[in-house]
Amino acid sequence: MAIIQLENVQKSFEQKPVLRRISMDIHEGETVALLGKSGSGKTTLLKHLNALLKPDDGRVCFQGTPIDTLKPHILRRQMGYVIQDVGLLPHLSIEENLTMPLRITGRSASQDTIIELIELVGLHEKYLNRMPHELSGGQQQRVGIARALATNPQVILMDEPFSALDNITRIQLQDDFLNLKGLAAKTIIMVTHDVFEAFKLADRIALLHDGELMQFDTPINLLTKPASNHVADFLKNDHLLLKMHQITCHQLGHHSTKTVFHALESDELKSTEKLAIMQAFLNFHS
Ligand SMILES: Nc1ncnc2c1ncn2[C@@H]1O[C@H](COP(=O)(O)OP(=O)(O)OP(=O)(O)O)[C@@H](O)[C@H]1O
Repeated sequence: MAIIQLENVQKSFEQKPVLRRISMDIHEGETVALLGKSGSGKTTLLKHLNALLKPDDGRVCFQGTPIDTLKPHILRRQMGYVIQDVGLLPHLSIEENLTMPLRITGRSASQDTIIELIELVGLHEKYLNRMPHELSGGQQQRVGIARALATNPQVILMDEPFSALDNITRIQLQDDFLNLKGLAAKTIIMVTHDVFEAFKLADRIALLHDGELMQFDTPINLLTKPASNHVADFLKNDHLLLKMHQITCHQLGHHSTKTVFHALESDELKSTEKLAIMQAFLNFHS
């Protein structure tokens, strides 16, 4: 069953349609990227999922229940929210920042719980006593993710979580993101305008254009079976690299879910293996 369902969701601001009859089923445990250019409606759509915004028409259901019938605090306990600029309270220590959502929701905030939480995002407990400004941007964003995980929600909503980071930190956090213990088995819905980020992290991508859902599909289907010329055009410039990214080592005989993209970057493989992967890639496309 879908954990989140959107049925004909429509929203206008000042008579300008921003979401045009969006219907989507989001499955439990999948990572979905909301992808599109600036102003396409990604954040507006994300905010409908946890009732920060209400549709003018249509409805959003969480586990089969229309969310307008759920109490906002009950819904939000099930949906962690990670924002671009992290939003840590600057005058509170990392520990206090993490304790806050637990206290608000009446959960225990023991030292053990907090240590477990920070370890879920790959940070050492020594950071708990520090102030936010004493952490790097990447570390702060990890704390932002830990804070979203504090109430043990089923769903994590992320609005451009990595876009404020420098290139190297962003790529490192994206790579780690795939393996963070705290995010395993969560349903994640992430806004991004970065095509590579969407292809790297998402199981399915919802491509939005001017408030319209152009296609909601797996990365490989977006590339090989675009629903329209618009989808094909959107991905045209990055097409070759994206395809390379999508052919998994598994398809190429490596029993790993690592992508070719990663494999070619990796130090674990010998150059002859990298050549074999490149050859397989070329054969796949010839
Ligand atoms: N509260 C609001 N009042 C009026 N217009 C709004 C409001 N929020 C968003 N909009 C408009 O709705 C459209 C979609 O905005 P939204 O933030 O959802 O786009 P986005 O795809 O997330 O863009 P970006 O990548 O730039 O954040 C834009 O034209 C924006 O100006």
